[in-house]
Amino acid sequence: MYCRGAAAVILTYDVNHPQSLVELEERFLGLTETASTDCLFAIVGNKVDLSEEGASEGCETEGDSPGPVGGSAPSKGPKQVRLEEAVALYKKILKYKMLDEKDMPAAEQMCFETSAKTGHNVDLLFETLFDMVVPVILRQRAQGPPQTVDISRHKPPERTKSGCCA
Ligand SMILES: Nc1nc2c(ncn2[C@@H]2O[C@H](COP(=O)(O)OP(=O)(O)OP(=O)(O)O)[C@@H](O)[C@H]2O)c(=O)[nH]1
Repeated sequence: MYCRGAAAVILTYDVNHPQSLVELEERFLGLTETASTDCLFAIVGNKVDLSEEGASEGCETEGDSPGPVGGSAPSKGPKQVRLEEAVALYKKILKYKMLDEKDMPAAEQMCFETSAKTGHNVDLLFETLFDMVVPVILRQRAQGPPQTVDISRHKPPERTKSGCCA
């Protein structure tokens, strides 16, 4: 239901909560089953602004609170999920879908660390996916109509006289 007909799927976890990556795999790996073989997958670690690394990546914006008046801003801890762990999940998805790594974009290209709060890497994520997805959609259109049935146009078969069962 979620993935059928999708050109791309963005799976998002929280870089400060390892459990969110674990749950992503537990809850969503199975859902990728209905995705077509040319569907792209991006693994996105969000909320980097809350970690030390995110703060040092120059993603502070005016939206970032300077902290309570007269007090210090909450200290940021180290990032709890490494990018390599997201890369491992990406490879797991390809394996699960029996896709050859050689035919798909490299894991390093499809794993991002973002901050929806500061906008860090958000444009990069969507522009990267857009550049990859457009050629796929154009190719699909050139191949003809989708292999789906429009049920709104479905005409029920005319009733025929039956024998014992009406
Ligand atoms: N600091 C920070 N907070 C964020 C970021 N992205 C989302 N949030 C906050 O995280 C909370 C959850 O965000 P949602 O957009 O509801 O995300 P969700 O995946 O639907 O979250 P759940 O409701 O927990 O499933 C909200 O309070 C957001 O404002 C981010 O990049 N940085």
